[in-house]
Amino acid sequence: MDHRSATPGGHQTPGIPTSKLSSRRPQISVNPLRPAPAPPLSSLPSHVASSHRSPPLTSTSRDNQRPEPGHVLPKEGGVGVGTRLKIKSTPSAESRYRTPLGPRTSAYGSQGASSGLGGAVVSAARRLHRAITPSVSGGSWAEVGALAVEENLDEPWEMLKSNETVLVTVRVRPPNQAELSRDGTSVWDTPGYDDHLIKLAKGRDGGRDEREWVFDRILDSSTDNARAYVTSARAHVRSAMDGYNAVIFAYGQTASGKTFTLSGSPSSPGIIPLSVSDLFAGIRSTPDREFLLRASYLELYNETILDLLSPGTSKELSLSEGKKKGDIIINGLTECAVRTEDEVKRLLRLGEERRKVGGTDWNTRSSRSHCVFRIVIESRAARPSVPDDGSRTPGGGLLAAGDKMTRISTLSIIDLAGSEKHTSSKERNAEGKHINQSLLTLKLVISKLADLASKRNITHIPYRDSKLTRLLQPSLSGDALISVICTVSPSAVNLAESLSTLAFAQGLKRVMLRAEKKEVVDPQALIQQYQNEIAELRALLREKETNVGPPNGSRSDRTKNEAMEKRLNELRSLILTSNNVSTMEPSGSEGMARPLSPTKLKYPKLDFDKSTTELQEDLHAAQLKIADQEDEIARLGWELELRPRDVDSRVADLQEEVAGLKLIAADYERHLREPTRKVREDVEREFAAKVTKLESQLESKRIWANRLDENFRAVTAENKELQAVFQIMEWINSALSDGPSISPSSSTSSNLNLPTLVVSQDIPSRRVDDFSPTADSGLKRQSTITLTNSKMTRAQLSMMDLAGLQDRFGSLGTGARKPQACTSMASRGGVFDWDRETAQMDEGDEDEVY
Ligand SMILES: Nc1ncnc2c1ncn2[C@@H]1O[C@H](COP(=O)(O)OP(=O)(O)OP(=O)(O)O)[C@@H](O)[C@H]1O
Repeated sequence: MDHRSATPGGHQTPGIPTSKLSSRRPQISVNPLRPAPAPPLSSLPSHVASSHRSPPLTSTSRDNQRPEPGHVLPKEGGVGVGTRLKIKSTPSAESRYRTPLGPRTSAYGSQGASSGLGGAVVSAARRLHRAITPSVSGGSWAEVGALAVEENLDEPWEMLKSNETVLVTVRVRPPNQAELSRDGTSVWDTPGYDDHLIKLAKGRDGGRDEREWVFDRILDSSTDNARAYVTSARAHVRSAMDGYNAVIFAYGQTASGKTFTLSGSPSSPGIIPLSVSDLFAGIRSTPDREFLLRASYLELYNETILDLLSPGTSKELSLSEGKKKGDIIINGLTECAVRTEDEVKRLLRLGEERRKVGGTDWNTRSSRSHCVFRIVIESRAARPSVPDDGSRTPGGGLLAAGDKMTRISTLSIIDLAGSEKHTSSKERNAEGKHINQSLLTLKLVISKLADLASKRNITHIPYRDSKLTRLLQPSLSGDALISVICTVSPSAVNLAESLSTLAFAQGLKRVMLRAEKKEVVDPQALIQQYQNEIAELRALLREKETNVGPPNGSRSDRTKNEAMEKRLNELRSLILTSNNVSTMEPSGSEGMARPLSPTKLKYPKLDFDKSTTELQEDLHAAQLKIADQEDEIARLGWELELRPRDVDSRVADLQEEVAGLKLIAADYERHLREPTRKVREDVEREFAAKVTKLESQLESKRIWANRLDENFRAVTAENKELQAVFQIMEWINSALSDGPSISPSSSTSSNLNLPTLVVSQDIPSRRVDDFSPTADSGLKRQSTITLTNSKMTRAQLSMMDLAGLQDRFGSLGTGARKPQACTSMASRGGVFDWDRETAQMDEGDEDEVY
């Protein structure tokens, strides 16, 4: 049977004449490991649809006393347990540590009042208690619990003294190997005379006083899981069967024993398997009621809700608000109808396999998620036996008037991930962050609820700050019976975390609950729908039987009948009664089988149901097999004889082989030290990128250098021209200083030794820098500068200190084409007519300057 092939929601069984069935009725293909045979959601009224899709952790149907979500009706007498005491404890002080109890109703005990849990709980609990002893003799999970049941007759109901407060148990884990090798002593003292008291020895936490706490129950390190179940969970499981929503969860730091307490081990089953056993034992021992059980399993990992039972891989689920304020719906959660303990165990195994666990520094198999295992329990008063077949069958008869109430409740068992500081793994740290955050929000919510119960003015409770508190909202806001097992480590190393756990436990004790039995008249409850369908199918089949027709009917009629019968049987098997739950128990070793006879125990492999002939055939086959095996043994013996004796050469061969392998290993090691190809490629790629970058930088530098070069050449050329001008100036100055002083009063030009600037157009080959003072043969001592016409520009001229020259010459002009101009200047007494001469020059050659 592959449950993965199915999908949640309704399934149509082929062959069933649906036209004969009510259109709103679900068509179900029942497979215990398939998702719950759910009616189509749209066909159900809101209550059933939402509860079937994903019922809230607790049903939120309340009477009109219900306060706003997030607000709890404070009641008296709830505070006291869990309060830190400073009294020195003595055996005689025991009574002072006990919980100040409200009115108590014991379902098993003699109190018998019908207040509190109510008369129905009392009678149901008595029935359960009476019935449980015979059911546990078959070596099932319940067996372990049953031992404890015997020795603690009234305890669960004693513990559930009031349904108004959380039942808080503190469990101390035994020291593990590492702790034993360090010191091995526990920081906790759990005195034998009082199992409500836990003490921290003086000075262990740095304080001077001895510290003591009182809780509903302290389980020391020698307590086994069976006792933990009886003291902390059994009352809640049975209350859930009676119609109360119940939540059991374990809280504590990582590796403190939460999963061990809830799941346990094969030799010491924990609260979950023991609860399941107890549920089935309860059904077996309640002949006056019929039950329908649906199981689901989800985990909350990194703030994501995952369906651990969804077909295929885990599916992510979303939360939404229900119709009633405070209701939380888990959309699309897979619920599997379960008929036997074995089926539940298979679901649990499937969930466990999918659950996120990982090794941390403290726990080799640490839960990395919060896990919620839920069973929705629907029950109704059983119908009277059907006279025609002589036995009562589910849906077989008519209900008595007024007996139409359906109880719908949810039992949720939650294994919280443990709080932790940090681990050496990055992934673990990321998970740890989410775990710690959600636990922190849980703590905050609990503390606000506690404040609210103490009538403090609390306006907001941060349920929405984490998915965990959102999931727990309906239960924490009071609509469920809650039991919390707080687990602590015995080690001094973990003391701070353990103290924080105890503080949390104290807060829990102050939260007020107001769980009520969920008993409603609901024709759309799943169990009711199944019963209606059973009744209709029975009627249809009976009608067909009585109808006169062709012998055995047509082929299609026969197919239809078979389909209807199959469907009827499936539905009947889903509705659990004291009768069919025993007959459906699997024969597996872990089921609730009857004890085996000594002969069967001696020959467990023998099939006692086989005929003599079959057994003789088996015997013959076995004898042949034995003969074959003897031959094989003989052959192997012979081979053994022939095996090589030359061990030394074999050893030498092997040594050689080892040497060869060592060489290969050394080679590998050498290669390992080299950078891998990928690293080399990365380096090369990086290097190439750098080269390209440098090349582009070089190119831009080259361009820049070229520009610089051009600039330099331009500047050099300009400089050269300036030097030429400067040289001219120098020369003029020196020529002037060498010459005689100018005297304006000189009479003739021939007497004058004035330097004359001559622009000569006749010597085009001379460059500007070629000029030099030369003695003019015609004009003795008269210096002549010859400049090439083309080299002197107006700009150059403008740079010459003409004013200075004018000072020296008295006057300076342009335009004279011949040395005679100077002569004429001189003949005019050294007075040079600037305007006239310039105009002449401009008319002549524009470039000609001096
Ligand atoms: N009461 C106990 N008796 C014997 N062994 C225990 C007990 N409690 C815990 N252990 C062992 O201690 C180890 C850690 O326990 P467990 O895994 O239950 O811790 P945890 O609180 O669930 O941790 P985490 O939060 O990391 O999942 C396991 O090997 C478990 O078997």
